[in-house]
Formats: sequence, C-alpha cells, structure tokens
Amino acid sequence: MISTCIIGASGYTGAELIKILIRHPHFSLDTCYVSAGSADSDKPIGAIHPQLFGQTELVTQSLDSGELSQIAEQYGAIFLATPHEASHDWAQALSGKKAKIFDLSGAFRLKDARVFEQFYGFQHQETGVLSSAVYGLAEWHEDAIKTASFIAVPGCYPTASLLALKPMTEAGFLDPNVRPIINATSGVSGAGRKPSMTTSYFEVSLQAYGVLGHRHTPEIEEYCGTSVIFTPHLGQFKRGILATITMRLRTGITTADIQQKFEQHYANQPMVRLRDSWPKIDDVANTAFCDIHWKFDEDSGYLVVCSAIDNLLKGAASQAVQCANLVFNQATETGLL
Ligand SMILES: NC(=O)C1=CN([C@@H]2O[C@H](COP(=O)(O)OP(=O)(O)OC[C@H]3O[C@@H](n4cnc5c(N)ncnc54)[C@H](OP(=O)(O)O)[C@@H]3O)[C@@H](O)[C@H]2O)C=CC1
Ligand SMILES: CC(=O)N[C@@H](CCC(=O)OP(=O)(O)O)C(=O)O
Repeated sequence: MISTCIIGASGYTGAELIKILIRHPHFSLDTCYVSAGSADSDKPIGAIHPQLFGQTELVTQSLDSGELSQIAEQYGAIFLATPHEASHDWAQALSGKKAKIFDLSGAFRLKDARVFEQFYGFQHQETGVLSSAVYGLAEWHEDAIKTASFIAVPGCYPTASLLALKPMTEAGFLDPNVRPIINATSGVSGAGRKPSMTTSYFEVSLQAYGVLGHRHTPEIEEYCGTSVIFTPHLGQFKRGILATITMRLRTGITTADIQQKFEQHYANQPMVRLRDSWPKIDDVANTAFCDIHWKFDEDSGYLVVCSAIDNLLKGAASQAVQCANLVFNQATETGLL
C-alpha cells in the first residue's frame, strides 16, 4: 500500500478524498491534517463529515508548517485540498522529496507567474515549482502526469470545459474568427465549506458571476490554445456542473468528423462517457464521470457540446486520484468506479 495524507481534510474536497482513499485498493490514508489553529483539529472525521461516521477511525491532526519537509519524506503521496495561498506557500517545502504532490488548488495551474496577480490576487513567488508542475487533466496529459512529482489538478469549470473543447481544438476544427462560448452552472459546494453571504441558502438564486474576468478563463485558454468567453453561474443546488459550450467550426467539417474525434479521444477513457442524450447533473453527481453529448448544425457550422461533472469529484478529488493512479502505474479508474 502507498501511504498518503490529506492536508485540508476538513473541507469539501478533503471529504471526497477521504471517501475515495479509505476504500482505494492501493493507497492507505494515514493522516488527515487541518491547519494550525483550525476549529476542526483533533476531531474524529465522522464528527466533521457525518457521511463518514463509522467509516474511518481517523482523527484530524493540526499541521505544523515547520514540519512540511519531514512530512514530504514520510508519505508516498500528499493531497493538498487547501486554499490557493496555502498551497503556494507550502509547495517549496514539500517539493523534491519522496512524496508526490497532488495540489487541488489553482496555485500551480498556469505557467505565467504574472497572471496570478490579476486573477488570484497574490504575487507568485514559486516559479521553480510552477515550471515543473504538470497540469493534471487526466485524459489529455497522461504521459506527463506519469512522470511528474508535482501535479496541479485542474479547476472544476476548466475540467468540464476542456474535456468538451479539446477534441475540437486539438483537431484544428475551430473557426479561428469565432471564440467558443462557455456557459456553465455550478452547485454551491464549488465555493467551499467556509460560510459566506453569496452561498447562504437564503441568498442563492441562479445568477451569473465573474463575468469576463473569472480566474478559470486563463486556465481554459492556456490548455485549449484559444481565447474563450466563459461565463460561470451559481445554481441553487449542492453539487455538480453543467457546461454548455457553443463553437463555430471551419467550413467543411462534418458530423462524422466530430464523432470520430470524440471517439478517438474518449472511447478508451473510462471516466468520460460519450452519451446519446443530453446529460443531467443528477447523472454525474456523486460519481467520478464526465458525461458529454453534442449536436452539430452542418448548415451554420455551429456545434453545441454539453458536459456534466461533479465539481467535487471529476472537478477536484477523483481527478486528483486519477492522477495519483497514473503516477503509481495503476489504471486511471482504480478505486473510482
Ligand atoms: N469546491 C470545489 O468544487 C473545488 C475546489 N477546488 C480547490 O480545492 C481547494 C479546496 O477546496 P474546498 O475543499 O472546496 O475548500 P474548503 O474551503 O471546503 O476547504 C479548504 C480546507 O483548507 C483549510 N484551510 C483554510 N485556510 C487555510 C490556510 N490558510 N492554511 C491551511 N489550510 C487552510 C480549511 O480548514 P481548516 O482551517 O480546518 O484547516 C479547509 O479544511 C481550493 O484551493 C479550491 O479552490 C478545486 C476544484 C473544485
Ligand atoms: C461555485 C463557485 O464558487 N465555484 C468556484 C470554483 C471552484 C474551483 O474549481 O476551484 P478553484 O479553481 O478555485 O480551485 C469559483 O467560481 O470560484
């Protein structure tokens, strides 16, 4: 068994990682860390995440950031389910040691350090880790992930968007004069466990946010190689993302060409399901799948693709475990089906 720990175990993605890792055939979850001074330190996991009541004996431990280097020699894999700033600040001490690092935050997803100031609100200092980090879009970066030591697990909206876009962008099918338009709606768990006015039960009502400025725009653009118009929406449900993506294709592309590209990339990828009807969030909530369906109008050249994921799983925790499976030479779906 490969020894693992989670840092940020009291959060929503931390809870999903615990659920997966305690049942995984090749990883053992040995420690659940919370931050120093956390209200959730020294608590049984079942007291913080009641769905896990009776499922594990683990009790949260407070993390002493002075011990990060030592922790990185202790485990085979470390999952960082922490805010961007915490991952950024701790990455250097964790890197280059025995442990492979799987960072669920956005701190190491973009290659240009300057972009962080504009979109994340902090100055990136860790350019060394940034340049060696591999973007963990499991279905597309498999070879690079297998040999990586530090994996930047993609954001939830970028996962849903890129899995739908990339078969077309990689094939060069897009009309270069028309940007893809991504409209996506997420459940409130996308905002994390910390309470806030915008995610409070009484306040949430379907609404766009982050218009023409969300930090996932540069992430999507970097990994599909084209500018996009991305509009996220907050929905009145707990978990899941539905992304509807409209693209204009070059003249002459046919329905059969599109079908061939989606099948070429995903026919052998067990976590992506090419559906024969429009996916619903309920079809993927609490699963590690990304469901995709599309329709093409050959007359106008417009293609509409719908992609549905669970933001906490394929958009975070299960994709992190897919990456860990690849790093440790296991099938991508191990422990996820
Ligand atoms: N929610 C989602 O759908 C997705 C989230 N992500 C990313 O994954 C990461 C975790 O997200 P999520 O689980 O939703 O977030 P949560 O807010 O639910 O959990 C974050 C965890 O980190 C701990 N933490 C908070 N502040 C600090 C700090 N300064 N230093 C160390 N630890 C801290 C928190 O509590 P404690 O004080 O108890 O330690 C908590 O356990 C984030 O970077 C997020 O952006 C990525 C994709 C999807
Ligand atoms: C509904 C909601 O608030 N969603 C989050 C995205 C969650 C995610 O993917 O997180 P990171 O890229 O931050 O890791 C947001 O829009 O900020």
